[in-house]
Amino acid sequence: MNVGAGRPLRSPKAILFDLDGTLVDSAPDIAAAVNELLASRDLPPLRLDRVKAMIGGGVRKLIERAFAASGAPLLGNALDEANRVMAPIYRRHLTGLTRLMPGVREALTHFHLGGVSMGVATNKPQLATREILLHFGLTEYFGAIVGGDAVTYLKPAPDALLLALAQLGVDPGDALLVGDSGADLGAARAAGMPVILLRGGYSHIPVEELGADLVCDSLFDLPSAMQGLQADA
Ligand SMILES: O=C(O)COP(=O)(O)O
Ligand SMILES: [Mg+2]
Repeated sequence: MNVGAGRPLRSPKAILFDLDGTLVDSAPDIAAAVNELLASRDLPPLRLDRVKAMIGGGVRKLIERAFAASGAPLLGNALDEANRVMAPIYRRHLTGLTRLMPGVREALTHFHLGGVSMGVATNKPQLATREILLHFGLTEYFGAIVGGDAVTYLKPAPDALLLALAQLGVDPGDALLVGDSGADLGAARAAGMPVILLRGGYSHIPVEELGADLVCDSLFDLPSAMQGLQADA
C-alpha cells in the first residue's frame, strides 16, 4: 500500500469511479460498434475478448487497435476519418447490450448513505457517459461526470480526475479512485490519489500486477474491503 494512502482508502471524502469495466460491462456494445465500423471497411469482426483488451484508452485508441489487429493499420488522417465515421455508430451502441457490473447499486447506495461525494472519470466521451448513466438511473449519485472529451489528456493523465475533484470540491489527497485498468492506476498516481482496482474488468494485464493500493473482486466487496483495512495502514 502506498504511504499516506491509508486514511482516504478507509474513509474518503470523495470516490471517483471509472466507467467501462468498472461500473458497466459495456464491452458487448463497444464490440458491436467496432465490428460495424470494421464491416463498413470490409474487414471481418473481432471476437469480444479481443475487443475487451482494446478498451480503456478512449475511442480513437480503440479504433487504432482494432484496425491494427485486423491487419489494416490506420495512421494520421485515416485514423481521424475512421474516428469521425465511428462517432454515430458508437452512439447507436451504448446501452442495448450493456449491463451494470455486479454490486454497483449496492456500493453507490452504501457510499451515498455514508455521505461520500462521488464522481465518474472516464475516457469515454461525455455525452455517451451521461446517456449510459441515465439509462441505468445512476446520474443522481454523481456530483461530477467527466468524459474523455472534456479534458485535453485522457487517463493515464490525471486531467479527468482533477477536473472531477475540482467539481466536487475535494482535494486529491482526500479522495480515492476505483477503476479496472492500468490507465486508472496511472491517472490516480499522477493525481496523487490512492486507487482500488477491480478484477473482472478489461485490463489486459492482471490487476494484481499493476500496483494498486487494494484489489477487490467486485464492487460488492468494496465497502467491506475498505472497512477491513487496518487503522494504521
Ligand atoms: O472509452 C474507453 O476506452 C473506456 O473508458 P474507461 O474505462 O475510462 O471508462
Ligand atoms: Mg475502465
